Amino acid sequence: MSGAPVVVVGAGPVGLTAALLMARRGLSVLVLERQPAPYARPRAVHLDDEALRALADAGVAEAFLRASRPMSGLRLLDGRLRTLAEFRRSPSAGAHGWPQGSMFHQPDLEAALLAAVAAAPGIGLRTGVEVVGLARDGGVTVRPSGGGEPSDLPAAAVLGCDGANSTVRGLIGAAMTDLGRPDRWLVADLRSAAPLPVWNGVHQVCDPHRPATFMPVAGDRYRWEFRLRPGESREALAEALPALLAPAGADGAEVVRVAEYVYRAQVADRWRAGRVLLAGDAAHLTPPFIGQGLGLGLRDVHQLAWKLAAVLTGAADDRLLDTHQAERAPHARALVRLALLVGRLMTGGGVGGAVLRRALLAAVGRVPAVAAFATDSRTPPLRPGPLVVRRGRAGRRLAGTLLPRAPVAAGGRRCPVDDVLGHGAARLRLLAPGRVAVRPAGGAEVAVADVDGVLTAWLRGARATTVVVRPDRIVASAR
Ligand SMILES: O=C(O)CCc1cccc(O)c1
Repeated sequence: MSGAPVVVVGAGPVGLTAALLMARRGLSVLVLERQPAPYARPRAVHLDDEALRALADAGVAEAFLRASRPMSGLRLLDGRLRTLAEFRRSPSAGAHGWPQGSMFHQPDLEAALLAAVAAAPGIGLRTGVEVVGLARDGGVTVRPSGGGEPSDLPAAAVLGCDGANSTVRGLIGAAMTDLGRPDRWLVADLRSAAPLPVWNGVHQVCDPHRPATFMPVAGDRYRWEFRLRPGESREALAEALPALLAPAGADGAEVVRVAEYVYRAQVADRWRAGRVLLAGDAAHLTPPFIGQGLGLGLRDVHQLAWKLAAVLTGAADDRLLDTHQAERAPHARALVRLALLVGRLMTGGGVGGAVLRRALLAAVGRVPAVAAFATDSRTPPLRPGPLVVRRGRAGRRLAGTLLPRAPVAAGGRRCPVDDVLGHGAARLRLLAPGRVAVRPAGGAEVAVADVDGVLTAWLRGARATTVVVRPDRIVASAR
């Protein structure tokens, strides 16, 4: 490995998490951010417990949980705010020991990530620096501008985490492919000292005349979103806000921000050129209807950080990086399509739509990937490939899915199984009900007590006795 750092372009939550994950694996990292100061606008509001695994690996799960609020699920409502369907999330502990869904104020997460970055050895952060050019020459040379004295920066690799309007994406000649039509929405952030009379989850109003979303965020914060009609101006809708907020009892709340967003459903056609790679919104954009935008980006970098570390330390060759797009793009496309489906349930139907929607919901609920997401908040498994071997009955059930972050006891200490797995790959073997042997890569096998029986039930449910998990806790193979 050369002495050059990995350059992460973009200091949003995905870029900062990538930096922390790579620094934990011994890489030196330089984060370049075009904004001179943290961008204080809240965008993402929701994270599921699968994506939280990435923040945990980056060392910021505790800070995130302190600043966030468990949520209870997703409700589809009709135009009169009557419940059509409800998908419950456990606000206490799901399979990973955390609430299945959490709501948060994005600037709070960014503050936690920036504090962790400041405390981490091996990460530099330069703000007010825009990347204007990249040259690929064995490693990569990054041309910054706006950082005072312009000078080229050698990089071992570059990660474009620079958002929807990614410069890095343009510089590698990648383009976005549309999976659905863009839609204009008005987003209103509210604060209310007195709690508003709404359920502790996300509400999707399935009203073709005025599809809307509303939810409590964290603390005294709430968010409302309304689809703009063709030709309708943001100003006209903003003026109508008090009337639109009244049915849910929110018209007395303080509106602290109103912004127009175009919701896009897009995935990049190319995620990598040599050692320049895309992640997060630079690689995919999703409508927010299932709250998966940030989660997709965190999964990208959780899965990429160990691959990049393996390549840059010489443990693997560059072909490992081919698996980035091969694994992540189908997963991103599946979730973007699911978000589009919920969007269609919200906007389609017209008169008699509620009856149609109930029928459609029942039908789509029988699709396994939809049912797993709707009832258990699980995202689709990674597709088979060089790092996911779906062989045999157990392999077909478990490979590509996430290992539960089960509580175990080892040497009198109770901890999540992740703490025993270490940062590399590992093998888990069921010794007897309630007893599992864990062998971290390069380490000795240790027997742990599966204190709540979570691992035993998970393995037995798939008729598996042994699984190999990757450093990102995704099951590589099972038998
Ligand atoms: O599926 C879930 O549990 C979360 C759904 C969600 C979260 C945040 C925004 C949103 O529109 C939907």
